[in-house]
Amino acid sequence: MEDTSDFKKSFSLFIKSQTYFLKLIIKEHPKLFFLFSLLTLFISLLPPFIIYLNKELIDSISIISSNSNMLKTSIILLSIFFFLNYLDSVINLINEYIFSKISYTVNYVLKSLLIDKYIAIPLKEYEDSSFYDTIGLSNSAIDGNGVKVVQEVISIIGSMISAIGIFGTLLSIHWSLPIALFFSSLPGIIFLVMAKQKGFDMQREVSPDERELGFTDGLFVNRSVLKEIKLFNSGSFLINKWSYLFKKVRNKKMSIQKWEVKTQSFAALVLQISSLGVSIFLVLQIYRGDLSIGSYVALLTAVTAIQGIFGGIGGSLGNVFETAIYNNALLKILNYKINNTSDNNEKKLVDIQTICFENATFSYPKTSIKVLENVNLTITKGEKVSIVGANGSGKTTLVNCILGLYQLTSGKIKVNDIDIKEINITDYYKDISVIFQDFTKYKYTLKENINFSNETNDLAEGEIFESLKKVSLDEKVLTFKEGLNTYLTKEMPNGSELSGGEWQRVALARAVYKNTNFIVLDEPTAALDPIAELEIFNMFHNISKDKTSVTVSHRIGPTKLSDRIIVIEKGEIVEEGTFNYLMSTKGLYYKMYKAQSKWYDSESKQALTIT
Ligand SMILES: Nc1ncnc2c1ncn2[C@@H]1O[C@H](COP(=O)(O)OP(=O)(O)OP(=O)(O)O)[C@@H](O)[C@H]1O
Repeated sequence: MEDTSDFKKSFSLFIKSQTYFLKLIIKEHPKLFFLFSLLTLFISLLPPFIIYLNKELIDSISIISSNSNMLKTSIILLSIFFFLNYLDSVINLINEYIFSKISYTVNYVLKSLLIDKYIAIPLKEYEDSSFYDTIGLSNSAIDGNGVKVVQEVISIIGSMISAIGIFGTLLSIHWSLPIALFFSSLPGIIFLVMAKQKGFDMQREVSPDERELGFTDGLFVNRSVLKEIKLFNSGSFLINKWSYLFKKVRNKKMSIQKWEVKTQSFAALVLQISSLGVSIFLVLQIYRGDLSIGSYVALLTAVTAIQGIFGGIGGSLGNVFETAIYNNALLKILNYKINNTSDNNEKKLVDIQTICFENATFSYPKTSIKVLENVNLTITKGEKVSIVGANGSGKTTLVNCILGLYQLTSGKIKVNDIDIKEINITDYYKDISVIFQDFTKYKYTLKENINFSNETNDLAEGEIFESLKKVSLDEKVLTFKEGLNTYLTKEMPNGSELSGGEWQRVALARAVYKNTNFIVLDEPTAALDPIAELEIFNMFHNISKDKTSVTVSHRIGPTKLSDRIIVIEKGEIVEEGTFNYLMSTKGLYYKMYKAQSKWYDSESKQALTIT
């Protein structure tokens, strides 16, 4: 159960998120929002009026047989009664429509802002599992229509107006009626709100399991996973895992529902007991001759209406509270302050001349292991640098730090003698192309996979084709029905699938097309056959002839082409120099080179003995 300070904190966050949503709605749809509020106010005045009308109607019908004038009055009252009921439902429908329109716009704006933030937030945040919970909650705020909080609050205000009107009607009968009704409804409302809060807390506990279940669920519709399932016969393992997670999530969710059933049943009991009490009181009034039949019927309607309204307010408050928690998570992301790698930094870069690591040490967030330790390294314009080292030695991490994706734990990285933290990162990236080992294969067209831009004029298409030519994909493109507009997935009409090596070329073509002075390749040839590998290295060599390049590779042979080879072991630079120098010192690089060349050395008697 939340303590008072937690409740206060949630409440103040709720006010903040509520104000934010309200401002956004008013900014996007001022007129519609005004109309919505006006219509809500109008329909909130209807219930007391309908109750009063009902009383008059019943009273006139009850004397219709003794007074013929009452026939006309009854028909007029009946017509008004049904017209108002009709008006009530039509206005409710119109209000739903208006709010859907408002929701679409506001959710669009919010989602756009959220995506911008997801892109700008430093990668270190994505190392923290609780950040994924915040992301999940933020998405629920949009998918689950967090903006509805405003609708709910307005409907609560409308309900209060209705209730005051109905209370007025009750008060005209007896002063104790509205007070008794209010206090007997209140416990029910409190229980409903508590149930929602408890439900949310329980839901938060389910989140990590739900994520794993979602991931596992997705495996069964992924083509490459299905292939592995068949080959490794891992079907029953995955089904068991899925079944375990499904049951775990189901049990937790069922216990949430059980709690809700219990609390809501209790709330309903309180409401019904109060209803019974009020009804008995009314019957006694009739018994004493203090009430007419019409007043009795009207009052019963009022009692039911009031209970409905309070039940509704309770439900709405609960929803508001629940959705506000999602909205608070959304605001947390939207208000995230991007301090690092800012786009607004003044220090502009035109051309990368040097990248210099000074005593650079790095640990991934929430770990103490130094993945890079005391790295000192300068890469100068035009240089071709290769980074080699065993798996997990820190090569990709070094590249990520060069790219400013992670901040060092200590030490400095300077670009053209300026601290990387101070340079304008957008400018920096304009001068860099990167091909990661795990680059994204977008299920979009070939053209979109290469140019990442909405401007696709003829000139751009010509350049894209030239880039494809440089990576020897031009012939392949000519076989595509839709040419550059062919989707690189069979899931789309006329789409085509590419092999791993062809995708690698697409990634290379992206870099060629971007035509920057600085190129980074992280394990560029992992998916290639030996001939294609040689071809790609030659291609890359040609592409990067007049450029600065940093290549991370497990293939030692092609590093011969580099001006400088850097050997990393456990996060430290242990050797550095030209191919000839490193071979002459007979250190780690020499060992790695020999180990790989033995596979190809048919003369060697100990070809497979790695020393
Ligand atoms: N996001 C992360 N969080 C925590 N540790 C990480 C993360 N990414 C990598 N590491 C760890 O950092 C170390 C270096 O990883 P890195 O990917 O830089 O190695 P690498 O030399 O590129 O390896 P490979 O040759 O296998 O690609 C590894 O021990 C790895 O487990």
